[in-house]
Amino acid sequence: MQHPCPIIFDLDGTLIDSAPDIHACVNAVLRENGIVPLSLQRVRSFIGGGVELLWTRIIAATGIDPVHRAALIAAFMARYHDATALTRVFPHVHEAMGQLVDAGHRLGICTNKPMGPTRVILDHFGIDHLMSVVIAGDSLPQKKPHPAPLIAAFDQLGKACGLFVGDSEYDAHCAAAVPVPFLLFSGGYRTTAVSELPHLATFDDFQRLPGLVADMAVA
Ligand SMILES: O=C(O)COP(=O)(O)O
Ligand SMILES: [Mg+2]
Repeated sequence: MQHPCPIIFDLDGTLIDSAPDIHACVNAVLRENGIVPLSLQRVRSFIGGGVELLWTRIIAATGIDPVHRAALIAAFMARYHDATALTRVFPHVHEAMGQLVDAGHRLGICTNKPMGPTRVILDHFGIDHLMSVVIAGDSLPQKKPHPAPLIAAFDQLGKACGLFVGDSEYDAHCAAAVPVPFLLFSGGYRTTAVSELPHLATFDDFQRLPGLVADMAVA
C-alpha cells in the first residue's frame, strides 16, 4: 500500500469495554419488570449483533413473553442512549489512534450499536474528532455481518479498500464478505475461538496495533 489506507473500527468490545453499562441497563429493565437479573458474563456474550438481537437473546434466556419486547427495548434505550458511567476505553486505544492518524491513516467506526449512544460515547471519550466516518447499527437496513455497513464506511471515505479492526464473529464475517483484511482484537466479546474466525492477524493490546498496520503496509 503506497498511501496509508483507511482503518475502520468496531466499537463495543474493540475500542471500548461497554459491557458493564449495557449489563446495568439490561438489569435495571429486568428488575423493573420483576425478572431475575442476568450475570455480566451472560449479557456480554449477547453483545455484538445490535440491540434487537441482544433482546432476542435476553427474552430467550429469561423466558419473558415476547409480547413485551417493544416495551422492554424502549425502556432499555431510555437508559442506554447516554450510559457512559461504567464504560472504559481499552488500554492504549488513544495512543494507538493518535499514532495511526499521525501516520496518515483516516479512521472510522462501523458498529452495530445505534447512532445515538455511539455519538454520545465517542464524544464522552474524546474519540469523535478522530473519526472521519461513523456508520452505526441503525444507519442502514442491514447490520454486520452483512457487508453493507462496512462497504458504506469505505465508500464515505472514497476508498474501496482498507482495514477493519473488530472483536467479534459479526466483524470477522462482515470483513470476509466485503472482502477486506481483518485484524482481530482478542480481548473483546467474541464467543468463538480465534482459530475459527477468519482474520489476517490478531492482537490483544492496542500498543501493538500501529506496528501491525505498518508491517502490513510494507508487505
Ligand atoms: O451493540 C452491539 O451489539 C455491538 O456493537 P459493536 O458492533 O460496536 O460491537
Ligand atoms: Mg464489537
